Amino acid sequence: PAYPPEPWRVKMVEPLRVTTRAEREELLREAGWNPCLLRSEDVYVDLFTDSGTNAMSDRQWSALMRGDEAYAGARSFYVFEEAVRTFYGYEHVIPVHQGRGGENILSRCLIRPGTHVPGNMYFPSTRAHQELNGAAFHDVIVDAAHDPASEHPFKGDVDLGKLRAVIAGCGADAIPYVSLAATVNMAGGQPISVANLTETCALAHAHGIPVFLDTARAVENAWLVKQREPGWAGRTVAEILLALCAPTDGAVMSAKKDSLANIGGWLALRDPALAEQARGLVLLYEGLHTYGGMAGRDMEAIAAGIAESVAEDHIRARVAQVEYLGARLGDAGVPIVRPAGGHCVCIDAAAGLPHVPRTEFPGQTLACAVYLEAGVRGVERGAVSAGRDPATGENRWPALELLRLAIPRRVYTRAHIDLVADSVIAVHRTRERITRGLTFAYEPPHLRFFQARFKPA
Ligand SMILES: Cc1ncc(COP(=O)(O)O)c(/C=N/[C@@H](Cc2ccccc2)C(=O)O)c1O
Repeated sequence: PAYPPEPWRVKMVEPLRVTTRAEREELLREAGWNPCLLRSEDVYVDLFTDSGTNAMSDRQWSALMRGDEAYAGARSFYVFEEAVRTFYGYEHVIPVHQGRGGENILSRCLIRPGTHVPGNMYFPSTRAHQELNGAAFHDVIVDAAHDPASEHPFKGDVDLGKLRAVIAGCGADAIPYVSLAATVNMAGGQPISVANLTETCALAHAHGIPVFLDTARAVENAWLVKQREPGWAGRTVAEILLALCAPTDGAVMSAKKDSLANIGGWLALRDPALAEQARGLVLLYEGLHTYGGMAGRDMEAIAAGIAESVAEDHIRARVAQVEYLGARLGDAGVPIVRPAGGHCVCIDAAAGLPHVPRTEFPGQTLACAVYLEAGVRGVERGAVSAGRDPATGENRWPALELLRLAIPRRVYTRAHIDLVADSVIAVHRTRERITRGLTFAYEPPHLRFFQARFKPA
């Protein structure tokens, strides 16, 4: 498979330490068979997340020196606000410390107990805040999104029939908003098409229901639209990004992904009254409405990162590196979610470890096996991440039981990606040696995949 040369050169390095398999066995046992609890110094290639782990450029690092740390009205806020307005097209820009800060505030503003929020597949923190405020989440994504082998080019699309059914069943008055994501992380970083997003907004707006977009990876979504959606090949990524945002009523952004920052985020709104309400909650949960839990220098880094994120050489190489890993694994017969996502390759652990029952968490089990093989850290994206239904307390069993390998932007080279591919392939070829899975030794109440501890089943 093709691997375009990286459109950057290294100026600073962080030495990596290689561990032995014996060390990794001890470290994993101490971490309760949860790679999330490992120290980063004990990880060789860290594909745990693309969030906050991206390399900043010399422009971003130099922008830190211009950070205005004034408490109120910092110059850096207006630089940040202008960048979000220019590239995402929303008028009211409200800073938050990271994405879940915006999820907390949006949910508190709009959700009341007994309401219903439809969306294109769940995301753990997004759904957690919707449920904490009393809403029931309804998945209205196309069926293909739940089928790892489907080659559907826009698995992030909404099934309009499902959305109509939720509106008819719940009543528009009980739906505070439709929650969309571009791309859909839990489906494997799958994009929504501009056409479907636009149709979804038209349907929601016809019932007086606003639509809010999770734009964490909307630039990757724009690149995939340029590659796959008829009529968009001649448009720039920046133009497509604006077209994705235009029909929506606002967005929640974790700047730790596309925008190449290590921390930060924003909530963007079109309605001035809702914006003022949200600013009021920023004072309670984030800081002042002109810094939102970020230092001035963070806002400078985000503004510079937004401009860099839409550069076509950058986004082409970024997605090509992910697709290269997908091609290497797919060519070797490793069952992966197709097509490869914008930020990650996901291994279908249920297909790869059919002899490990779902109740013993194949995704978590595979995450441990891959770490033991060569020190590569991924993260489970299956039943552990799905957690329990707040109404019944029962485990939710999502169709997708995955090991996600999320690639940080501008960090790893082809040699690292090849090491990842070789070690995952090695685990796959000896998968019958994995004879049993895992069960909880400690199960936390929220976002359990972060802090849970396991033991061999
Ligand atoms: C589509 C989308 N919307 C909002 C947020 C919250 O944003 P924030 O509060 O983290 O800034 C995220 C965070 N995504 C991280 C979280 C994570 C998961 C597993 C391991 C490590 C980290 C990830 O998927 O990697 C996201 O993906």
